[in-house]
Amino acid sequence: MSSIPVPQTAKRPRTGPSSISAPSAAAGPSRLREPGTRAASASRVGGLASSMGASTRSATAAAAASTTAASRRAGATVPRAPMGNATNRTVTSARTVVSAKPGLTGAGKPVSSVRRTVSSASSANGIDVEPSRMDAMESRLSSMQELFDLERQKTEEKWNKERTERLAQEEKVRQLEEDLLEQRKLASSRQEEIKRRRTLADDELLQLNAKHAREKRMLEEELDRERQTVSALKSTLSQQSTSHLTMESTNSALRAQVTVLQTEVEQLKAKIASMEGDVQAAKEYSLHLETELREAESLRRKLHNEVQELRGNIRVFARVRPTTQNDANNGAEALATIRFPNEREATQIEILAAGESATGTVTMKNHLFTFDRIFQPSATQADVFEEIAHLTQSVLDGYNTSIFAYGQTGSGKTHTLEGAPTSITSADPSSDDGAGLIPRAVQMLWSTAESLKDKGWKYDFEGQMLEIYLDNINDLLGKAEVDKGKHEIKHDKGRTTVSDTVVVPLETPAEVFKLLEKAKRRRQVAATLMNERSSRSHSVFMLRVRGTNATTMEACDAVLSLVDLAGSERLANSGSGADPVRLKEAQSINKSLSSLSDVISALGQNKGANHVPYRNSTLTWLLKNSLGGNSKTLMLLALSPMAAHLNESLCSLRFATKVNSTTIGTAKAVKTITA
Ligand SMILES: Nc1ncnc2c1ncn2[C@@H]1O[C@H](COP(=O)(O)OP(=O)(O)OP(=O)(O)O)[C@@H](O)[C@H]1O
Repeated sequence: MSSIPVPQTAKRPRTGPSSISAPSAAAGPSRLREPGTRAASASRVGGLASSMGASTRSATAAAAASTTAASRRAGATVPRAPMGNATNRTVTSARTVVSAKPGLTGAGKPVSSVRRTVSSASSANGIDVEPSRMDAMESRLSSMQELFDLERQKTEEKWNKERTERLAQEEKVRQLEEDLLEQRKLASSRQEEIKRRRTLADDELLQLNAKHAREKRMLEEELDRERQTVSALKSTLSQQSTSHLTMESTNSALRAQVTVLQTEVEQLKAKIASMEGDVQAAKEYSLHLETELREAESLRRKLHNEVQELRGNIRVFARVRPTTQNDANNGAEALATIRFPNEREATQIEILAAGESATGTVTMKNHLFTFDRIFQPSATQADVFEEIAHLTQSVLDGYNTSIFAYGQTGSGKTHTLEGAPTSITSADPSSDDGAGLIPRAVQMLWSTAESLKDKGWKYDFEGQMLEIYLDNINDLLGKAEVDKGKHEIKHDKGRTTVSDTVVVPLETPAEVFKLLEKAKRRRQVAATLMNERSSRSHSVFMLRVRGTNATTMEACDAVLSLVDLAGSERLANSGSGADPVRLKEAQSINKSLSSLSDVISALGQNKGANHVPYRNSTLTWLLKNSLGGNSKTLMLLALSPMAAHLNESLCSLRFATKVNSTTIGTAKAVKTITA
């Protein structure tokens, strides 16, 4: 058996004619008819054919022999046909049959037709073929045919299987080739990646090496330094060990000294303890003396007050203000020479100023003035209030009380009465250092009234705020911003009323502060050369206090008048020279102030018996009931410490001395028994 060669390509050239036609049913791809394949088939078929051919040849030879024999026996003349030709034709026919398709002859005829062909050929050749032989041949042919078919079928199946396998292998090979290609690509990209990473790693390695070298260098340097430090420390240590030894010896010497000193300390402690006992005793004695002194001081004040009351209840306080920024702004920086000789009593003030001798020679001389109380520039608002608290409180006892702030412009009148600009509305004047006399007095009156409730007293307060400008009254609490009305002052049974003015009932100190604030806004303030907010009018705050006592059936009715007088400077100093309005203002102020002086003088001279010129000015007429025998009056003189204001200060001091020397009788409380 020859092996079946693996088909190489489908395009191999065909060699030789096809001797075996592929079965039509399994025509399949043309490759099946390839020469190699056909050759193999032919060799296999050839094998069969040779075996079959041998029998055919023997059959043909037998047939030819029998034909020849039959012819010879019949004696008949048989057309001589070339033996060879006949034999050839028979063989060819047989060959044709062998090469035919199963069931078909070489011309595509069935086996039965072969028989016919053979028999016709035999008869044509005059050969008589025995039917049995024919049958045998036929059956042999048929079995050969079957064998052939079987063989061919097997071959075809094998071919198909091989072809399928070959296709699968081809496919596999192709897949493998693709995979290989893929793998190659992958390998190449990986190689690239490896190359890249290697480059990176090389760079990194280089950097690390450099860093390592750097760090190594630094560490080496550090090590060197440490070595130096260690050696320095070693030498220090050795020095210190030496000094330690020295110190230890010193220490033991000192310890010995300490022991001696401790003994001394113990002795001193004992001494101190005994001295502390002495100090404690001295302190107690000092406290005792202080208490005695306080009591003596309060007794002195009481007696002083009694003397004042006996003198006629007009008292004069003077207060020298400290220097202010305004003084520097106004170019008046030089201080006047002012001394306070009797510091403990605080009743004297001495001013060095030019004075004229009897011969008319002007020389510098000391001018000494004595008043009830002098406040130095360092005095606080609380210090001033402490001195007048008793006086203001007497309004609750039914005394008409008035406090006049007198002095030239800018001397500190408003500051003393109202306080620093923000203090007038202070919720708690006692905790506001800048609060002036008015807020402090109001606060005190309300709290005293509250404490007097326990004794059966109930008080009603009402307030009024008036301004006297150019001798006219302006109601500072009226509806109109500027009061243009005419007001009439009436005095009836010791009570003063002003027509068409607002009197506000007051429940709390806060209401009073509100009222004062409103009045302050309305107050006419005009600029002068001496003070940028100089008041060119008198302002009068009147607080009427009415009390009733349900227990004692007493009643009282009194007015506390707090008067901020307009600047007292003389015409020449008021800066009013060229301005007719300012001139008129200054004349009016001077007139009212001299009227006040006249009234006080008259009260002093006449003891209230004769005519007192109250009507000479609106100011004195308004305050008639607060200036007289039944009232307590305090003139609070405000003084500037500046040399530039020295002459005005002297004028004020002389005016105050005049007032102070006046005795206007003893005050009487306005009290009635209601029952
Ligand atoms: N005792 C004081 N402590 C601190 N500053 C003061 C004192 N007295 C007055 N001053 C300041 O001096 C300036 C003038 O004071 P103030 O306005 O009270 O003067 P005045 O006499 O009321 O002036 P005028 O007559 O123009 O109303 C103000 O700036 C005031 O704050």
